[in-house]
Order: sequence, then C-alpha cells, then structure tokens
Amino acid sequence: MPKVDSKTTGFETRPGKGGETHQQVPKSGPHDAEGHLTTNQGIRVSDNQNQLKAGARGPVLLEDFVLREKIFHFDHERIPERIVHARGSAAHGFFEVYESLAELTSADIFQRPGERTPLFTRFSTVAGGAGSVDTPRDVRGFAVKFYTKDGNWDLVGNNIPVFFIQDAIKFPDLIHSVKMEADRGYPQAASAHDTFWDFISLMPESTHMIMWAMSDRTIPRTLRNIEGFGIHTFQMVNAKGKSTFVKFHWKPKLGLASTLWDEAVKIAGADPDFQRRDLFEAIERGDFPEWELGIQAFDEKFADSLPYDVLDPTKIIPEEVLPIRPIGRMVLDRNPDNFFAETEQVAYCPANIVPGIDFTNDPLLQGRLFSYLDTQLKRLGSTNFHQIPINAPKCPVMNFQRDGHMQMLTPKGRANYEPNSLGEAGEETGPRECPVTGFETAIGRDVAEEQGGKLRIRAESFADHYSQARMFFRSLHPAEQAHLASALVFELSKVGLEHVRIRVLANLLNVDPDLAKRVAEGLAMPLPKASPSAVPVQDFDPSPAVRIINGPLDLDTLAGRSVGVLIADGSDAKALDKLLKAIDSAGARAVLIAPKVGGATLADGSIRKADAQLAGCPSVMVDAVALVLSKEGCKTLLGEAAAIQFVMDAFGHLKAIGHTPESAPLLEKAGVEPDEGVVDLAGFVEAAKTRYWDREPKVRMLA
Ligand code: HEM
Repeated sequence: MPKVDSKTTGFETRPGKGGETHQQVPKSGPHDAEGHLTTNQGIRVSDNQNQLKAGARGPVLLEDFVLREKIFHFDHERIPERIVHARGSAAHGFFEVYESLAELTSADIFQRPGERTPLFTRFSTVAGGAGSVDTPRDVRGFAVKFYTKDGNWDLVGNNIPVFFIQDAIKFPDLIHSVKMEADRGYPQAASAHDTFWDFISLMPESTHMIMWAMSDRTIPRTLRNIEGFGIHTFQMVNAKGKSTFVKFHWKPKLGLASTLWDEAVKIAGADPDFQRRDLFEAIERGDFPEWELGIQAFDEKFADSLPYDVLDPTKIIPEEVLPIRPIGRMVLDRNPDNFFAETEQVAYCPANIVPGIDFTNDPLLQGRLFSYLDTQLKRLGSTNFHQIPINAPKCPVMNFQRDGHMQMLTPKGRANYEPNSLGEAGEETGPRECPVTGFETAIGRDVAEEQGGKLRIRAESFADHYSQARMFFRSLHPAEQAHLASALVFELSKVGLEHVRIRVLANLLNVDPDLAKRVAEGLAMPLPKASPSAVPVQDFDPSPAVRIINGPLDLDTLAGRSVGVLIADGSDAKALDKLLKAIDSAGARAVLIAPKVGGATLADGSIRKADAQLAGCPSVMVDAVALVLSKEGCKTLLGEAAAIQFVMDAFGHLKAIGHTPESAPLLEKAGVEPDEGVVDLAGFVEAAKTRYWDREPKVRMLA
C-alpha cells in the first residue's frame, strides 16, 4: 500500500517491483504545484530509481535521456580546486562603518556612519587540498568580498601580517616547495618536509614569516579567533585626489585563541572539519562572529622615516609605532545556502578595488594583480564567472563585453561598441565612461622611480631580513617562544636533509642566538656559524601587540567557547543543571558527553540525552571540561580508556578541569596533579576562562 509521508516529505512512498523505494508526488495531485522532479530541460521524471531497459532484466537503451543527462551532469561535478587555499569555509555578513572617512578616501563604503555593506568572507588553509583537514600548522586565508555600491572590493588577506616572499616571481617556487613533494605525492597539508625547508633555508627574506608561521598563530583554535591582515600597504585616495598609505587589520571580537600542537594533531583525527563545523554551527545558533576593521594610515614622510620599506610585504609597522584606528565592524550572520555555489565558486581578486582605494608598488601585490583572474578563468571555466551570483556585484554592471562560454545575460540591441551614434536613429546606445565618478589611478609616490630604467633587481631597502624576525620572537610570551622553538624542532626533525637543517640553524642565529641554541639542542645538532646577513641586524623595541598570551587580544572569557560536560549513569541532576546554566550565562556552549549517545540515567531517575558519545568526542573538541560524575559512574569510567584519555588530554592541553568530589579517582588515574586549573564545580566557570600555561613545563618537554 502506498504510504503518504506528508509530515516529512508530503510525498507518497511506495515500493517498486524490485523492492526499491519510490517517493512520489501523490497521484491525486496537485500536479500544477512545485515538487515535481524534472530534467534540466524541465521534463517531469516518472521514475528516478530505474534506467530504461529492454525488458526487466534486459540491456539499457541509449535513448534514456533521463539517465544520460543525470550521469553526464554528475560526471562533471568537480571543477579544479584552487591551486592554493583550496580548503575553505565561508559565510555571508555585513560591514558597518563607524564614521565618515571622507578626509582619507572617497570610497563609497566609508562615507556614511552606520551604513551597512553586504559581504562574503572565506577563510582557508593554504597548502592542503580541498579535502584536507582543518587544523594543520598553516597560514589561514582571510578573504573578504565587499559588495559596495561602487562595485566589488576584495580584501584578500591572511591571518598573518607578513608574507614569505618579497616578489611575486617566487610564488610558484614557494608553493611547489610546500605542497606534496613532486615525486611521492606527500605530505598533504604540511610544511614539515624536505622541499619546503630546503626552499626556506635558501630564502632569508622568509625568516620573519617563518617566525609567525611557527608560532601559535598557525594553529588557531577556531576561525572566529583569528586576526586578519591586508598585509600590503595600500592607498586611500580622497575626493581631492590626496592619497594616504594604509594597512588593513581585522581584530576578532572573541579574541585570539590557539591550540597546542598535540591538540591540533588530535583534532585532525577526531574531526577533520573542526573549524568549518565551528563556524557553521556558531552562525546557525545565532552566535555571529564579529571582527573590527582598523587601519594604520600614514603619509610618505612617515614611511620614509621608518627603518624598513613599507612596500616590503615581509615587514609590519608595529602597532606601538603606529596605532590602529578602528573604522568599522564585520559581522558574519548567514551561512551559505550551498557550499559549491558560494564557497567554492567565489572568486576573490586583489585587483578588485573601488574608487577611493588603490594599490602601491609592493612587488608582491603587483604580481598578485595578474595571478587571480588568470587562475580563475581556468578554475571556473569561463570569462563570465563574474556573473555567478556569489561573484556578481550588487550594483549595475554595464559594458560592451559580450559572449564567451556560459554567458548568462541577454543584451538587447545593436550597440556592442562605442563610440556609436545609434542614439541618433532612436536606438539604445549603451553606457559611456565617466571622468567624474570613474576609477582614477592615484598619482602616488614612486613616480620618479618609475621613470628609471627597466631593472630586474630587488631594492636595497628590502635587504633587512632578520631585524623584524628578532623583534617578533622577542615580543612573545615565554610559553609562545617555547612553542615556536618546539615547532621548529618538530618540523626540522621531519627534514631528512641534514644540510638543510644546518642552513636553517645558521639563519636562526641571526634572529636570536638563544632560539637557535634551543632548536639545535632539540635536534641534537651542533650550532653552525650564522649565515651572512645583507645588512646589520637591528634590535627594534619589542611589540607586545604580536603576542597571543597576555597580548591585547588575550581575553579571559568563555564567550564563544565550548565546555565538555562529562556525565554517566548516576550523575546529579541538580548539580548538572546548575553548571549548564552557569556555562550558558558565561556565553559558552555546553557539550553534554556521555558513554552512550542516547544519554545517561541521572540519580533522580531522569534520562538526559547526550550531545556526543564519549569515544567520539575527545576533550580536544572543547575548551574546558567538567566531570559531573557520581561515585558509581566514575568507577565504571575507570575501565574506559576514552574517559581516562579525555581527562589526561584536558590536563595535558592546559585546560581547566571542574569536577565533583566523586570524580577524583578518574583524575588520579589520568595522572592529574591538581593545580589552580583543577577546581570544584562552583569555581569552574571562572577557571575555564583561560588555559594554565604554568602547567606546561610539568606535562611537556619543550625546546
Ligand atoms: C600577501 C600575500 C598573499 C596573500 C595574503 C594571499 C591570500 C590569498 C587568499 C586568502 C586566497 C584564497 C582566496 C579564497 O578564499 O578564495 C588566495 C588564493 C590564491 N592566491 Fe594568494 N595570497 C598572497 C600571495 C599570492 C601571490 C604572490 C600569488 C601569485 C603570484 C597568489 C596567487 C593565488 C592564487 C592563484 C590563488 C587561488 C585563487 C582562486 O583560485 O580563486 N597569491 N590567496
């Protein structure tokens, strides 16, 4: 008998002759409504379970256009993934400007206080393929497409304010070296291998970036906890044509937070989509991630006063030297409707700028201006990819460009060129240029330099490769310094070529002799002589703003974080509810974890459903843990390796552990040596707002 399953589908479910399931529009209709499955030509399909055959067991007929179209489309579902930044997660949102920036820029987006501009932001890792994991040690891409009234502006940055190379001509070499090695096809999404470090060891200009890349910045806890940087110096140009140099900074409202390396490795196994899931779920539950956009604005005189070149993308201007002016905020408040249509097909391009913003002569930026459009033609298959909804500007687009693969528009009339005089015959003449509102390239500095000869050289002002690397290392919290040194030991331990390790050590000596010594000891290698530096290394003042721990964005908070609450049969319902309420009030998300996903029978006889099964939710998935166990429940878990590991890892990853007195045997079995981060349930929510860095030397041998 057909079954009407109206609650879930509104369709009738009936078995076919071979026992297969057919979900069908009810025979009684309505047949004029939506809900009918069709081919791409709009032909309604009567059977989506069986091919057209000659006889029930006979050969398939070539005329089965329903089958052929379906399989044809499926066969072509994959498109080339991005050559870099292939794995990404994205969301829609808006930018809201705080005040008019008319004195700096004529960009429409920055004129009217409080005005919102829609945007689409994609975060990514760099080296791994589209199907790789979320938590390798890697730079995170931070690309924002602003759909302004004057056209699309793309700010295509990273979560690190500097880059590996100074000249775009080295980009293919850099990426070849970090990707899977050419002959063996591994490692995936990892820089810890010979070819990457071989290249780096020969590129002293990468030293500053290597300091950032080996720091905790490249193992962020979530995508909601990263900063973003435009990296290059750009220009803002006001209505009078006056230009000002700017650097763009995104500051996360939830602060900066990282994982420990051991934690990142374990997350990769427990949930390869950890950061993608986190972003998606936060937005789904209305916990919208937010960043503040700020600028460092400066003139040529200031630029000339700096001991480094502002056109060099391996340098920062420390916030202590030039404070950041907040200019607006970005809120991500809507997930994509379709991953492929939006996250995959979005095409960011640093060349997409709007009147009021302009490039500089940064040689890395200049090369990027060519690369993106070129690669996107290959990736998206047509010059018309700007018409894909996620890429299409939300302002009028009118020109005489025509035709091409996958042209979606149907321009009318004869005017596909200009100048034309078709208007005189009463016909449509099409759009025309506008010297008043059209994009004008800023007449910036370096005009004199541009009049020089054609030179394939690197500017001498780019020659200091070590002073800022030293400044960065010396600005870090001691725990971060130890992580950085250990990361170098880890990566170089995976490098089989000894001469490469020696060359890296020789470069590190220029950064900081103590760092080089720690890494050499960690590798059990003697220290070589320092490599030559093109210019003397300088001791700049430290920049505490680059720190995570105890830095300006190290917020003691539970907001936006997650807490794993372990329960088992016999747990106390009242204590549990009180804790859950406190976690919720602190702005965090409680994840109820039990040995079985169906839940646990609490002491009062009630059944509490779990959010996750213990074996499938190790403590690396959460920011702090609470053990709400009864004596009996705890006793049972003493025989469960997942429970012991849960506690052991939480302790080893320096997380707060709240617990009932009855949970003590589990702490003991997990080797927990109580400290100020191991507390009773009453003190837990406060304790859970931070990690316990002082614990680290007791649980880990760091370099
Ligand atoms: C400051 C230096 C750089 C930054 C911050 C940067 C950032 C990014 C980001 C965030 C993406 C991913 C965009 C997305 O989510 O779709 C990306 C993609 C890409 N980048 Fe870069 N990049 C840099 C340097 C370069 C250079 C020097 C080149 C080449 C000369 C380059 C070529 C590419 C290419 C080809 C893609 C793939 C684009 C696509 O398929 O849509 N990048 N970059």
